[in-house]
Amino acid sequence: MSIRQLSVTDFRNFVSQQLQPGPGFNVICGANGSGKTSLLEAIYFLAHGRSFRTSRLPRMIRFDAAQCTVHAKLQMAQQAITLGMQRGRQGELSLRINGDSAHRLADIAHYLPVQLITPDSFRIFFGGPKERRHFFDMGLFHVEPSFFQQWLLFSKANKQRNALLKQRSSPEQFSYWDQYFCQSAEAITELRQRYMVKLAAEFALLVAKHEILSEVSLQFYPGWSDSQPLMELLQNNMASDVKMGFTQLGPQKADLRIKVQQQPAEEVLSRGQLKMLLFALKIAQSNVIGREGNKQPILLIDDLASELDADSIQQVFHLLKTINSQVFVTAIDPDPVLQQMPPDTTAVFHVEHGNLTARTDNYGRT
Ligand SMILES: Nc1ncnc2c1ncn2[C@@H]1O[C@H](COP(=O)(O)OP(=O)(O)OP(=O)(O)O)[C@@H](O)[C@H]1O
Repeated sequence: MSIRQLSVTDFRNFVSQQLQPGPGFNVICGANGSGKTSLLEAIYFLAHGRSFRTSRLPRMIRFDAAQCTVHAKLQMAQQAITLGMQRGRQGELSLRINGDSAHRLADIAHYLPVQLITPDSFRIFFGGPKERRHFFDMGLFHVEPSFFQQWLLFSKANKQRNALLKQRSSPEQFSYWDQYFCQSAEAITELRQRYMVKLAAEFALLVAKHEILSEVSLQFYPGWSDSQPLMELLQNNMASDVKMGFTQLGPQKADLRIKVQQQPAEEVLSRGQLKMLLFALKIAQSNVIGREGNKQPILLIDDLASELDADSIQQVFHLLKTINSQVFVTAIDPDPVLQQMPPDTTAVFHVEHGNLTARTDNYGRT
């Protein structure tokens, strides 16, 4: 799948811009502060209704404007789809799919899987399990159709249980929600385990020939020890849960453990090696989604070359060329990136003070 046309209005420093990206690699180049990252942010906003840079969404709206709007025409196999997302300063959100109003962000996200790689993506290694769960569950969302519904059921049970814990309710009052909690927890874990097998296999295939990354192992932790049934663990842990005011075991605590020689990868690998690992994880996930979910995610890569030496950049491009995704890459200097890219499937756009221009000269290449 690919974005064929993108319109960005009153978003960061873009007043009103249109872009016709190519189906392969798209390089967005320009000076500092020109709007490169903002363009990736606009695509991410269209897919998720939020930003990867700020939780304060009005920050995305152009100074003095009342709302920001991103609109795209997508090509998915033989199907053409239009998506629109608009957010106002008071938090008003308007979503459109093929011109009709949509109500849930998940409905748009379903059409537009994106994989984001920015300098902040290192949080997958240095942040807590939540970061890794977020990455992992994004794949499940696109591959396992029942996952989202199960997650909504579980979240409800978890919320109700936490409310009972905070009220210090009597143990009998827990039985209804504990049943519900455990049933949905088991269902989610089964889906996650199934997905883990696919992700780990794809990852192993990608890194098989890599000197360091072939030593990386991916291990799934469901959020509780499987030595005892979850219901028993919840009951045994009740006093501690009441003290904390929330449930400490369950799929809300699951983790994707990334290890090298049984040690956490972030404590062993260099920054450059971690960045390579990040690309391998995201590309493995894209391939699984492409194959199992029938839609190849779009890759948004901010500042691809940072922290990588020439050899590593080449290896990243080698990985990128193996996939069939539309890719958006930002770069101040496009040359090192362009040298690695296939000229026939690469489009170059220059951005200056929020104005986008397609470079038909492809910087001296055809
Ligand atoms: N709400 C806003 N309204 C108008 N302009 C904004 C808004 N928020 C940010 N800007 C400006 O938008 C510009 C684009 O920033 P962006 O981060 O996209 O630049 P960039 O090209 O990625 O830069 P760098 O190479 O330094 O990372 C900046 O000049 C910034 O000051």
